[in-house]
Amino acid sequence: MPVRIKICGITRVEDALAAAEAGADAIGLVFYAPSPRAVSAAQAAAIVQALPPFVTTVGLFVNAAADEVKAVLAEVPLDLLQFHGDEPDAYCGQFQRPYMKALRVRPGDDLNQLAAQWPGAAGILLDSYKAGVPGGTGETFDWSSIPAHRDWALVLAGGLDANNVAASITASHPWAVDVSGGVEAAKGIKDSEKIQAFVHEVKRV
Ligand SMILES: O=C(O)c1ccccc1NCC(=O)[C@H](O)[C@H](O)COP(=O)(O)O
Repeated sequence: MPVRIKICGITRVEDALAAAEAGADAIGLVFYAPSPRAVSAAQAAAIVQALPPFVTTVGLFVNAAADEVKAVLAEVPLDLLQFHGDEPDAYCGQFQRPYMKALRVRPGDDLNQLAAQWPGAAGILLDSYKAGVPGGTGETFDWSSIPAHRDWALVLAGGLDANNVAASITASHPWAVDVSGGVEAAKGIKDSEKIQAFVHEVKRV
């Protein structure tokens, strides 16, 4: 089964197009003001409008008020939502969109037990835990802590790049991989050659 690819933290139309042209399945747009990759609804709408069909658009939020998410959805035709904070299942499921819940992995976590707390999730994104940083850390975590037997779609994130993504796939057999910093020239600015190399590696595996 091919491993799907999401390129997260897109802030520019040209980077979204580079991701689509390289063969990415999805792009991520960060609606979290403190992030160096944050976009406004107007910026995001322009990026989504420029995309060709069949590229899933994902909106990422961190403990946002429901009205804030609804306001973005009114302006930006997002396909999927991604929640990176402490949002419970009932909150995540209220927006008439499928959603992914991000979990930041700490040593000793029972990931099947944690994932079960979001029964409405279309997928569970596993990212690295770093105190005070909700995501986009650029750091990997111990992939051997991911259970081999699970009944949820795993989206693997955290410090992936073209050099380590093959090993991460072999170790965890994810449904999809998610990358941000590993395909950047600077925070929020993607590098099209790094995107191509990343996609090539995933497809090679
Ligand atoms: O990117 C951010 O700045 C960010 C801020 C707050 C919450 C989440 C954020 N990013 C999440 C992601 O982009 C993905 O989970 C990503 O694949 C992991 O980032 P990276 O380790 O840089 O590949």
